[in-house]
Amino acid sequence: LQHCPDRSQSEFDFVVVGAGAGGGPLAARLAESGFSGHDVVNVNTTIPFYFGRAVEDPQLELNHTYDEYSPGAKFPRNDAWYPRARGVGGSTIHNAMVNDIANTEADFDDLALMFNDPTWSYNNMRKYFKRIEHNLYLNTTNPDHGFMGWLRTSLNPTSILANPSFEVNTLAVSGPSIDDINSVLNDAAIGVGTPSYTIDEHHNRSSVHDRLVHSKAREHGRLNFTLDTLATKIMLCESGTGDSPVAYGVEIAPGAALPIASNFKGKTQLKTELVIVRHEVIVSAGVFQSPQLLSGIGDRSELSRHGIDPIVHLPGVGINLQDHDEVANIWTLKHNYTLFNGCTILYTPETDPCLEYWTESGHQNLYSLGAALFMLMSKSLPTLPAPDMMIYWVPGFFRGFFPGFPDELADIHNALTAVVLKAHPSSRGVVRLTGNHPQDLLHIEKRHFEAPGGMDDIFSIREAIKVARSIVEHPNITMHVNAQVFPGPGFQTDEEIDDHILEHVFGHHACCTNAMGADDDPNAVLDGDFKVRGVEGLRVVDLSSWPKVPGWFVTTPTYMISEKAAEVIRMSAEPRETTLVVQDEGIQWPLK
Ligand SMILES: Cc1cc2nc3c(=O)[nH]c(=O)nc-3n(C[C@H](O)[C@H](O)[C@H](O)COP(=O)(O)OP(=O)(O)OC[C@H]3O[C@@H](n4cnc5c(N)ncnc54)[C@H](O)[C@@H]3O)c2cc1C
Repeated sequence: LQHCPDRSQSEFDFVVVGAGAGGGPLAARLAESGFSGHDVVNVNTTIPFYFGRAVEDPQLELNHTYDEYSPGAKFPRNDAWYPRARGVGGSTIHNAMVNDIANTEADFDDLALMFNDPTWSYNNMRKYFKRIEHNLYLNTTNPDHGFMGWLRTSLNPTSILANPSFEVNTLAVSGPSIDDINSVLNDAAIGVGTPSYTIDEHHNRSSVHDRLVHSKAREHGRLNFTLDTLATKIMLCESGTGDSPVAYGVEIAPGAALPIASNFKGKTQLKTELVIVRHEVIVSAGVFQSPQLLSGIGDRSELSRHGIDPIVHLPGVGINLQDHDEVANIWTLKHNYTLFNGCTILYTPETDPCLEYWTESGHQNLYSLGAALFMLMSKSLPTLPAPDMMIYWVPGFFRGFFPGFPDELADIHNALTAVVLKAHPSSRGVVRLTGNHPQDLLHIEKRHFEAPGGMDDIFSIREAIKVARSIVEHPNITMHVNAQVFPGPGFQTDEEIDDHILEHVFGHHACCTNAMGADDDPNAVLDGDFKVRGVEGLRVVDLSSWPKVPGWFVTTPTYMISEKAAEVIRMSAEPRETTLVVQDEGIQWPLK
């Protein structure tokens, strides 16, 4: 390693790589801005119901492919598709907007115990939720919610659902009613609730993109962006004191793209530049790219295999990949939903009269809705300390994520989907390098159900599928049902249901590939302050930082840890920080 350069004159105190759920709120809070820009996003990302289209937006899409299982599985599934978004806001500009922090009490309290640090406790972490939330549907005296933050949260408007179809009513009473899924008392609640969404008062998406655009102190020039830029390497140096190596900056390649981006033109000789940082580098490039970016930090033999000099041996980098297991079950109905009338979920008034009406009516139709109507939380075994199974109901045809999935959602108007989601699953997968070039593909294996506990998870999912089926058998619903079509009627025995699970399990909350862990854990990548172990001036703050996939949904819990990270970092640095965000950006976003 070379000796560290003089960093005192550097323009930037912090560099944050990636402006998604982890990096965006942190960067904004650290610097409270300094950029000016126009709020230019394309139509698909702002309209709530267009989330499926946004996922396939060529300007934004990052198309990871991965193996669901390790070699030799009954259903190999080696070409599974994992969407992510390039752009300011990361996947918060195309996700399904479910705002759910329930079932995280144990996640946070486990961290408090692991680090013997009460600031990680659930009770303390709730303050970050209150800090970021701008709740639009509860009385402002409600002690569990925030009303002044940047994240607009709302429920699906009842005015639009005013003409409820049969299943809306019947699903709502398929268990004890949960009035507010994000209240303290309901953290481990069992029953049925309506999801809260990150949708604003005008029925537009509320995301990290808005957080950054509308960040207050922007005129002070303290938050800067380099867009359409790939971070290619974290620069490490020798402090000269014999201590740990120091992250002194980031190598960037303007105009370069990841190999999974739709604008990827092939691997090139990259023209790189160096950004030196006065205080710290924060990696927030997401669950797949963050491990890749930790150049020279990782499992010694893995790095050497790819011709990378191992600088810090951290065998936990890239292992511990987790995701909620999800399995869809679909019924066709005898009639179309009237809410879908005329709605093609296409781009122009000519191809979609519903879009024109949405605009003219002040956003008063289907397109203002989040896609799930109800969530049923339950325990697969009564002895469990917290619920582990959720069924979320979608009034549409949704088999999971694969290229072309939005067409099924858009074209089939007489379907009801129950997605069964397993919280705190046992599976542990890997993200591996395939080479030493920043534009090399990654090898990703999810290894569903392959760790100890996998059979129990399959059992839990199977039981939840039976619960979903029994709900649909209620006379008020069954009178409207044609047939179960996914899986078809042939899937009745436990073995047949298990095959459906193995053949179609998916997930969209991948996490945990740079896990925080205790001092004596050889696989711990980060300490309880998000610091990369064995390196000075380097932290990772994003989905990859979690040791276990949190709660039922992951984005708002990750906003909470992002806010905590900002607080921890601010306490350790001088008050006037200048931050640079490096973001691979799909949309050309004019900056002044
Ligand atoms: C279709 C879909 C629906 C979802 N729905 C929900 C939901 O309803 N509720 C929920 O809670 N969660 C949901 N999620 C999950 C959630 O949106 C993601 O888990 C979350 O956004 C991940 O945040 P992150 O900060 O870790 O990474 P990201 O949001 O992926 O952000 C990382 C950013 O870093 C950039 N980047 C990566 N590498 C580099 C590099 N080398 N140089 C420069 N930039 C780089 C990427 O372009 C990306 O924009 C959904 C996800 C998807 C895909």
